[in-house]
Amino acid sequence: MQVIPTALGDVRLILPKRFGDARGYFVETWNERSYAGHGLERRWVQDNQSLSATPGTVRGLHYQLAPHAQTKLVRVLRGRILDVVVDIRRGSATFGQHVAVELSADGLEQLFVPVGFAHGFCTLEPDTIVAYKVDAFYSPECERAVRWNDPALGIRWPEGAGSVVSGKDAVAPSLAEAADLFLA
Ligand SMILES: Cc1cn([C@H]2C[C@H](O)[C@@H](COP(=O)(O)OP(=O)(O)O[C@H]3O[C@H](C)C(=O)[C@H](O)[C@H]3O)O2)c(=O)[nH]c1=O
Repeated sequence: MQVIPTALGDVRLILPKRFGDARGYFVETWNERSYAGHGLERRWVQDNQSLSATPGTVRGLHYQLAPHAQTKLVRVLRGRILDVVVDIRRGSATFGQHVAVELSADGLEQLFVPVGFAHGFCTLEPDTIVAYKVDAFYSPECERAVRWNDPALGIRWPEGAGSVVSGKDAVAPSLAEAADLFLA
């Protein structure tokens, strides 16, 4: 496996080893021992999966506050996404900065999103399925959002982004308006 750092140090792109043969391929999508070797071990407690039918669907930018703050390991089972992670740790030298990485079912890439970062994505193909592990249970009362198209974030979403957005995401606060954030 390859672990590639991003401009936001703690956010990493993982390229699992792909064993291809005449049938297709095999890949280990999680291995506690090999991921621990890269400091990526986590005790996952929940697996999530979402299907977005329409290209340009945006989900996010979401995070959960302590004591239910989540690390996420994100991958795409079908289709392609632009995955976006924003540093929301007040006092961080990269506060408000983001990384945007394309993940696809064919590419097998994974994105490791630690606590202290808001996460979201825009789908780039119809019927895109995203699956991700989290190390803290869903907690509606601790769930927060930052508006995906807050101009202050400077995220260059693809053409057509926002074709479908949940009511919750449509009215999320800007980063400047968000009251509950993390401390670096
Ligand atoms: C996240 C979650 C949701 N739900 C229920 C609550 C709602 O009735 C329904 C849809 O939830 P929501 O609209 O928050 O789903 P997404 O917009 O895909 O949220 C996710 O999108 C971004 C990209 C993330 O990174 C988050 O992990 C997650 O918030 O599923 C659950 O039962 N358990 C859960 O863990």
